[in-house]
Amino acid sequence: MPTEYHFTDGGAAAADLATRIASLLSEAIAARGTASLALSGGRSPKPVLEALARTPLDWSKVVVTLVDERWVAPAAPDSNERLLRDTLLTGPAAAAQFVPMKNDAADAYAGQPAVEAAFAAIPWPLDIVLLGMGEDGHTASLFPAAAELADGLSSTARTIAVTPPAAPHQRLSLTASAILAARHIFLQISGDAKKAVYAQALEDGPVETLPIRLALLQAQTPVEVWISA
Ligand SMILES: O=C1O[C@H](COP(=O)(O)O)[C@@H](O)[C@H](O)[C@H]1O
Repeated sequence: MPTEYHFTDGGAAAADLATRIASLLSEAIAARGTASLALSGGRSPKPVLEALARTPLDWSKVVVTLVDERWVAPAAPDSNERLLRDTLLTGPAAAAQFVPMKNDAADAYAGQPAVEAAFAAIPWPLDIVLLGMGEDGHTASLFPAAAELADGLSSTARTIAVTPPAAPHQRLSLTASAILAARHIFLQISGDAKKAVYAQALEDGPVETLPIRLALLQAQTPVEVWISA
């Protein structure tokens, strides 16, 4: 079962989570000379990314990437890369090496092989994966009822191209095996709707219905869940 941390204030949760992530990155750098960090997009991680951006650390030794990306231009409002460039990759953290999940290919399926090749250069396993969760129980871009979900749950590749059944844009996503290979997994949950889905996901049931279960119902990798109002 995951370890839970509860906060009434989202800002306090973000500050605390940023401190925890920075501490693990420092430990990884001390142990192995480098650290790797895969971050979620969407709305949830923004305050954590802003807090991390201000955190002193030898960012030049950190490789940063995403757990998923929408197949849109990097400057588009929906781009997860844009979120990182506008938040984390400013100030001291701009010294980090960023490995994007989006390239110039016409679509996510055509672009996936080059992303997979680029991921071979990331210090592996990932030291830290920061997951989010949608109200449909998706995590990264592993969506319930997606045609590629079975592959995403079973593939030994690090990345997969996905077309979400009910969300915009083709995506690139980490696979379940890439997520679970990480040394530490974090999950952010906020708001009553997501709390209810999270509680349901903790009950035994198929990963296919609530893909976040791939992280919650396993014992391979420690998972810390940061829950706020
Ligand atoms: O589409 C996405 O959704 C999830 C959840 O996003 P949020 O806005 O509800 O926090 C996110 O974890 C994922 O990275 C993103 O691409």
